[in-house]
Amino acid sequence: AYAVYCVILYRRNKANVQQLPGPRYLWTLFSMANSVLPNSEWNGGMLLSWIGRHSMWDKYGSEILAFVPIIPGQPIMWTRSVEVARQLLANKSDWDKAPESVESLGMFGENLFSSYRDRWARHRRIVAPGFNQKLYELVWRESLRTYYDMVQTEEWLNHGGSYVHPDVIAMTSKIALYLIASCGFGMSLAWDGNVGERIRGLSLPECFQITSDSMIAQIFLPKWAFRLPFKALRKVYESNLVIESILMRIIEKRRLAGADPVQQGNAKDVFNLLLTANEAETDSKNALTDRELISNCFLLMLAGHETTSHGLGAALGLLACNPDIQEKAYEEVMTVVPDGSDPTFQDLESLVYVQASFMEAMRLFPSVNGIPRRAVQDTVLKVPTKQGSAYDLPIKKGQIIVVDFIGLNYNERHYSHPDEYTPGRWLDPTVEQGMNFSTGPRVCVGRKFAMVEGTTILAMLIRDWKITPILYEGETLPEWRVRCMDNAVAAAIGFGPTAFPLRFTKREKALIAA
Ligand code: HEM
Repeated sequence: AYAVYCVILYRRNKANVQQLPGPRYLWTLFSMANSVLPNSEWNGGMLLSWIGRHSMWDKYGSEILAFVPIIPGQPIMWTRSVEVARQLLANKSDWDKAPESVESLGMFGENLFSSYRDRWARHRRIVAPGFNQKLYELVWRESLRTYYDMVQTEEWLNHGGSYVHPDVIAMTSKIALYLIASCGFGMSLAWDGNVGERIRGLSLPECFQITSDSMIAQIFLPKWAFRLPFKALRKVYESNLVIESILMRIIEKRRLAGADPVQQGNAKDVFNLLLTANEAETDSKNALTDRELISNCFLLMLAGHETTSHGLGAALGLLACNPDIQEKAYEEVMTVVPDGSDPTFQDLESLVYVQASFMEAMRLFPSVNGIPRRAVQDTVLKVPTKQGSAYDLPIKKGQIIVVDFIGLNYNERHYSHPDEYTPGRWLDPTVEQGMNFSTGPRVCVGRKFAMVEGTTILAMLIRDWKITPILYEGETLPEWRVRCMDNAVAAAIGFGPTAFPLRFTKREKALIAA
């Protein structure tokens, strides 16, 4: 009887997605089984869009696919078309966030990311004012400070000018977390030692690591499960409590400091403006509750570091295995700042090739690899065909589509020779500007923050160090990229290569001490 039920539902689901082609897996893509099991004939897995970035689309010959599960569950559509993505993400479209995406970052309650569109504007009004020119200048200054903090530690200094960093992604993750902590919340963490206050033995960086590692469990397990007496689950529970209390303390401290900028510490940070915007709404229904404030702070910390760190790490790896491109970026830095001094905030605008190196790395390894949307009513999508025409695809209310940024970024219709690392393509104004930061009303609020941080850190590292990969005997640079980057990716909160070492050899003209 169950088998008959499965067959009937499977056929109904196929009809609901207009018989679109696509792989048939056992269970729906939005399930715990799918997330924890690897990609196989029977299971999509977390790396489905990476593994299938060419083969999946070539096989079915369509820019929109449907994953209809064999065991009854939600059928999910998947697209790699910029045109379809724009229809989904446009202002006042028939599409809203999908519950799975809302729940993924809503463990502390509703926030800017985890809100449906009828409640979203309230959060954006409070959070957006924090992102302004003064903040970006602060990000630039703090990026310089963090860079010097890092390269003046013993591990960088004690290697006679040639240092092998064992895990570049861990390094960029630390840079990004320290920057969002300082520019977002005025917390000054020191590279070598001070990780801020510890509660229940845990520091903020450790808590964020636990959050990243437990993301799948936090999405699929009920909240009460984390209170069960299992060490791994309790650790997540404890870590959430610590994050909550550290963020609550920051809120209380700032409230006590009132309008005194000296006591407030870094008066230009995001959090200060967020609180000020919220105070202005006091007594109105738009004011955020303390819980929503905590949730937004958590979101900014997490979104602000998991994404940029992966982009920066990918850029360093790709520059290392493309020495010509690295040299071109170095020459640009030396042209913009000929005396080898630090680039000013205004200089960042002129570092177009460095910026392009960062953007192109995020095209090849998009930190946010896909975003789901759900139809809020019956609607129709215009889907492009290979022949250059488009057809109407009727969609039923409740249908979920994932905009697959990996598929989109490797789509030859949008980018020629998509596997190649070609930063120069971003200097052509006719090139598809991509979706690294999404588009429409829910475009990434931290886009400029990430660009300023990425450009400054890359410019400083390229200026002072020659970056090279550690090759196996006889290994070529493209083979290194396949081994250490293409074949070693992971998807959790952010997507990208996991861990690889790089050699940093001090350039002759570098001003930093060695
Ligand atoms: C390379 C770096 C980054 C990438 C690739 C990136 C990408 C994205 C994307 C694709 C979205 C849209 C998600 C969706 O609609 O479902 C988004 C939203 C968001 N991002 Fe980023 N982001 C980056 C850096 C940052 C930074 C540095 C911050 C904060 C400091 C940030 C904060 C946010 C927030 C709060 C949202 C939700 C916006 C809304 O719904 O109104 N992001 N980001």
